[in-house]
Amino acid sequence: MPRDLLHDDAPSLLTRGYGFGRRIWRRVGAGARSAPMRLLGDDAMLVRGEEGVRAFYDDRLIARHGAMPGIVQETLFGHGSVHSLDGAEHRHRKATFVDVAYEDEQVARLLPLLEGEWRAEREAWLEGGTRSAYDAAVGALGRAIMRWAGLPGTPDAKTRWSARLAQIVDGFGVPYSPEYLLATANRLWSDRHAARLVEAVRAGELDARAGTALHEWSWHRDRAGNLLPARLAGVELQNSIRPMIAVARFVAFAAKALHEHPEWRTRIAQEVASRGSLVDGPLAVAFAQEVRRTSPFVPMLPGRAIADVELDGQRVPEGGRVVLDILGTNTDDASWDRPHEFDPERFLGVDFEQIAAFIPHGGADVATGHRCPGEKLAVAGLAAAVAAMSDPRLEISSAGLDVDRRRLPTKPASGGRVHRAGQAPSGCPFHR
Ligand code: HEM
Repeated sequence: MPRDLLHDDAPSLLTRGYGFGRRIWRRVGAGARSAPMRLLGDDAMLVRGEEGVRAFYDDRLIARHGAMPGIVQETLFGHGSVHSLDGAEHRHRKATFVDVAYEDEQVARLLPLLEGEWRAEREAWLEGGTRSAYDAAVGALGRAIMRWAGLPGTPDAKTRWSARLAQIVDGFGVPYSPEYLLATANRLWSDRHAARLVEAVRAGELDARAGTALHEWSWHRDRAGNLLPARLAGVELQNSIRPMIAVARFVAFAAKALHEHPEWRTRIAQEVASRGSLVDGPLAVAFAQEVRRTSPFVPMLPGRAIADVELDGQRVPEGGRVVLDILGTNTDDASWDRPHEFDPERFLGVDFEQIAAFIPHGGADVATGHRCPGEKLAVAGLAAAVAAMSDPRLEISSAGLDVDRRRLPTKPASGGRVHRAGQAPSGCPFHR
């Protein structure tokens, strides 16, 4: 047992964070599609690139139930959520996520809410506000997605719940820390709050408009025709809103990327001026896609082999683990031209869902597989933030843009400090 533990790769995920994958790839030749690992006592293999995506999303080879470590499943996604389902049960639950979040009209419904929220945040910065890009985004994206989801409550109440949901995302990956304890407490509070909303809709005490996440999860029936327990319906309601608040982490990375690529800020500012809108601008969208491709967020996805899996000379027996390297696929030499160069042009005029090796939100098919149903919502929210932060009357400070790649999840240390041009964010020279 101690010898097994010595050879297990799991502890190095905690110590190396986003450097984990690179270390495993050193075990095989350049360009390999699979590399051997030991994970939590099981034979395992890390896979990447189009070939890795294809193997990982073959449901004759890989199942999800029980594959995700408990701290992620229970604290981040919630007990019994769609992430942990397989086969017919998964497709049935997923169909409601597709209706709620993936259909184009659902994305279109969010755009005016994003426009309003990001105009207000831009105005607050222009009036002298000093909120970081991250903090501004937690509030703006949270209020927009909660209104979109049909949730009641004042803007302040929505902002407070957003902060709790953002903290869950921030704290779930650092077990044995105060942040993790706080994430657990926020999870309990949020589960209770979401379940009460579902119960209120079912009791006729709260109106929910058909098509909104609140309505659809309150009345979703399982394959046997039963309503979900209110707690579980509340978990899926949260899975329809919390990940949008997590987009704030990409917004912080976008602030860093805009600071480092001022020529793109200028181009996007011109686009905003000519379109008269913060949402859906092609340049801002392309910039958002490149931020999603290059920023460390979801590092990898775990699956369980339900048959022997072979790829590029490696083999994992049934019962072993297969892990998809997300970052390693998004920056894979064999899949991308100049993979380590930040170049939003690569996304102009391209349908991102057709790029098999572009998997910041998982790969393959949304309806039949586990790919994220909220990807288009996330792109819309991030692109609106990029457009707002590109305003020439604003500046992004160089302070605190360093990223600790050992922490999961991570972001630029300051969250990206935005302020009115010419106005230093603080009188202290060390904080500029
Ligand atoms: C920061 C933005 C986001 C990131 C990085 C992200 C990433 C991911 C990833 C990596 C997966 C797993 C894919 C897999 O297991 O194969 C996933 C699944 C999922 N995402 Fe997102 N996502 C984001 C935004 C959203 C939004 C806005 C929603 C709102 C609806 C959402 C809802 C979901 C759900 C429900 C699943 C589970 C799907 C399933 O298991 O079938 N996500 N996401």
